[in-house]
Amino acid sequence: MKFTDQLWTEALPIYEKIKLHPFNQELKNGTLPVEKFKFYIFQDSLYLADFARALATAGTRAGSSHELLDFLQFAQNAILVERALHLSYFKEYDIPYDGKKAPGCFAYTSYLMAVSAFESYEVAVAALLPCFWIYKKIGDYIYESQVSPNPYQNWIDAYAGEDFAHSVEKALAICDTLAETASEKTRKQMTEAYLTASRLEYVFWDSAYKLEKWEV
Ligand SMILES: Cc1ncc(CN)c(N)n1
Repeated sequence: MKFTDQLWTEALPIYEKIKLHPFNQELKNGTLPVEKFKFYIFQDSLYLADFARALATAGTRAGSSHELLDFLQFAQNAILVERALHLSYFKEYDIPYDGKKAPGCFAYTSYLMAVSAFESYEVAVAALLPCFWIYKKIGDYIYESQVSPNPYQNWIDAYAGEDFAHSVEKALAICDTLAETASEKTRKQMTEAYLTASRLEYVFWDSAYKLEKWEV
């Protein structure tokens, strides 16, 4: 069994909760209030900037220039492809460019940047994996069962699309290769990092659905 198959099994209860979260259910049904989608898009634009930083940082610690290039390409895609999608929504919904990270976004981006800088390369890769894999799975799930026409079609198409799938396959292969030669201790840390980032994926959607604000 591949290491990433084990990760998927361990984190399955978290994925199921993400899938059934009202944000994703309403996105699928095209009934998600625009206000919540706008909140999500703004927070996600902040997220993607830091996600790209975390990817580039992890890449500098890769064991080969081939993998360094993969990570730089992932970082470039996060900014040029995913944020371009956001920009179209910024225009369509007239989303203002001002605002701060909500607690959910703050927690997730801080975690990814800290792990990519201070944990081992293997653990950093495992922590970054849910950002690829869970989005791919959610994108496919929504694409297959969506109600059409759907106001969020471009978003759905982006994550269910082949280009994104290609990046996900690469990230999975890197993680599996690293796990093959990693010690048992490192594999445990990788699993823990994968689970933490998966939980933070849930937190991020939940934060958008609740239009989360700082309490104080
Ligand atoms: C919070 C979050 N996680 C993952 C992705 C997909 N890169 C995203 N756009 N936003």
